[in-house]
Amino acid sequence: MYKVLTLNQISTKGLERLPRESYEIASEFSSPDAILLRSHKLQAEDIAKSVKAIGRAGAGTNNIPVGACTERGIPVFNSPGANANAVKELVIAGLALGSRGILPGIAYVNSLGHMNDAGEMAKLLEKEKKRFKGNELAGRTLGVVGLGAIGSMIANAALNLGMEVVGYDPALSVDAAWRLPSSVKKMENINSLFAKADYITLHLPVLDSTRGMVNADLLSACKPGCCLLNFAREEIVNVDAVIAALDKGQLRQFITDFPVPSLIGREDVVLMPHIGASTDEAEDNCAVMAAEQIDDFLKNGNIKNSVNFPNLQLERSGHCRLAIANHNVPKILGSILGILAEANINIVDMLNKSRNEIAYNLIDLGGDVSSDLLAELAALEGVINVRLIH
Ligand SMILES: NC(=O)c1ccc[n+]([C@@H]2O[C@H](COP(=O)([O-])OP(=O)(O)OC[C@H]3O[C@@H](n4cnc5c(N)ncnc54)[C@H](O)[C@@H]3O)[C@@H](O)[C@H]2O)c1
Ligand SMILES: O=C(O)CC[C@@H](O)C(=O)O
Repeated sequence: MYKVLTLNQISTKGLERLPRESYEIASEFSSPDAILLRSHKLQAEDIAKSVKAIGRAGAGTNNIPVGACTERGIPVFNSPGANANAVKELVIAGLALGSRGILPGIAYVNSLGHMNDAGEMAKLLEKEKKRFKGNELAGRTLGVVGLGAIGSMIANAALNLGMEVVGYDPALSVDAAWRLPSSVKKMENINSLFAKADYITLHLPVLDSTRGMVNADLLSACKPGCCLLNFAREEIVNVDAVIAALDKGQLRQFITDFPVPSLIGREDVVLMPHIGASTDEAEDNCAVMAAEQIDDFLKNGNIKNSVNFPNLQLERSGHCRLAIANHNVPKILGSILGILAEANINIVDMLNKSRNEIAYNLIDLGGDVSSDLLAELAALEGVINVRLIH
């Protein structure tokens, strides 16, 4: 029986992928085998020794101490693309809010509760509606920063709305490049995207290299009257610089999924409570993906969509399987195989892959492995952890 600790509300559809005959699931456990979470800020010291894997039902893993997990040989999984459509739809709503007088118009109508003559109200609204006039999105330029799962969907949707689209992504994957229509103009640097766009939308992860990236310097490059949308992460944008740019009129509007107190009450800001991925569909998709990945890792040692371990899948064969994580340095695999050979255990199949400082091995064996042999493997210099899977 495996124990899975949930640190956020995880959709039932996802939890159903961890069947009761093999899994106990609870929001409190002293020694879980795996953790499933969404935006819970996980501290390294709160990850019990027993934890073998962490599944993020979502895209961003900045709430997980990934470096500490790697050091401990714990793969962290996420759900790439599983909530991209939900974010895309909310960004389209954000573009509509940024181009038309929708929110002030609604607020104005709601302020007329004291009126009781429908004819008078209609007359007043026809007179006042000019205050809520906007502009069309068609023909305007959208700058998309980060052209991954979400950014590429938004680029496509904006083209369909008749917008020009320019994009910037210095680390674009080959798959993401294939998804992009050729009419998305790739910009050489972020400054030129800021200089060209009427609307700018951020869809990149928060990393050391992107924290505070949207700062006073960059904002001074933007077209006066530009509208900035942040549905990525709070830390990417320097809020003080945004407020200064709004005050100067360099930015016309800031629409964000990451409110902070200093933004509240401004008419040129639209604040949402981190609901980019809050749809039934996205929550189900993310939870199903994360749960299936945890299940395959715990039962077979396979790794799919990890952010810190190599992806690696090996069909089961032989009597049992060893899953070994080690530091990515020479000779460790040789030592592992030497110990197995010495013990006269036949290797039926195996796969070894590395990613940055970590290497991971799946070794299917013809015979059983004693606890002494497991201890010998675990004690090898450079080996981080060893798991025997039957
Ligand atoms: N508001 C929400 O609820 C919500 C929901 C999902 C994702 N997100 C955030 O959006 C981010 C993007 O999600 P995704 O699913 O598209 O991820 P993704 O990994 O598919 O795409 C991210 C893209 O950003 C690019 N990138 C990295 N560094 C960059 C830089 N310096 N400049 C420009 N681009 C850069 C990458 O190359 C990649 O193509 C997530 O990391 C997460 O923080 C927020
Ligand atoms: O779980 C959520 O609700 C938000 C997820 C989102 O921020 C993500 O990075 O995928």
